[in-house]
Amino acid sequence: MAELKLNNINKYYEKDVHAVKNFDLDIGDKEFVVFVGPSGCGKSTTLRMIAGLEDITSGDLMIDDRRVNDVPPKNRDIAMVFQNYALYPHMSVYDNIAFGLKLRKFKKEVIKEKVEEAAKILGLEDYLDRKPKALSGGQRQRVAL
Ligand SMILES: Nc1ncnc2c1ncn2[C@@H]1O[C@H](COP(=O)(O)OP(=O)(O)OP(=O)(O)O)[C@@H](O)[C@H]1O
Repeated sequence: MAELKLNNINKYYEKDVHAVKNFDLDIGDKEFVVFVGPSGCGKSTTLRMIAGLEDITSGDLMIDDRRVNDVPPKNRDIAMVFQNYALYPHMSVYDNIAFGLKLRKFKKEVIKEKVEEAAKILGLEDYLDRKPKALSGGQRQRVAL
């Protein structure tokens, strides 16, 4: 878990689209926060900046008191679950969960242990052999997590 701070964040797309204006946010460890606002007010842009998928025009993005504006997404220790397309449709739930661990060259036994542990926490033990298309929306989101 981590603390997240946004100090006076601004985002311009091109010169004239000011998508996020002077935005401050302070989220404590284990705090649960929901973004609500009218369409186009900058919610997705803000999340994408936090994840490192969008450049920040100005301001400071801090994760655990480290300024991460220029830190690449994989080194931010933060993850994002997309609404759609988060899973590989041709792979089983097991293989989807194991994918990142395989890329990091974990041993097969370690991967099995970690996948089963994650599946237990997320209530997905009975779905490990299924393909994403045979899951509910909420189950898919949990696989993505
Ligand atoms: N790549 C882009 N280039 C130019 N303008 C963009 C781009 N992406 C988003 N915008 C604009 O930035 C503003 C904020 O968009 P954003 O997607 O962050 O809004 P949102 O609050 O997530 O909206 P919604 O609730 O409709 O999904 C909008 O005016 C949008 O048109």
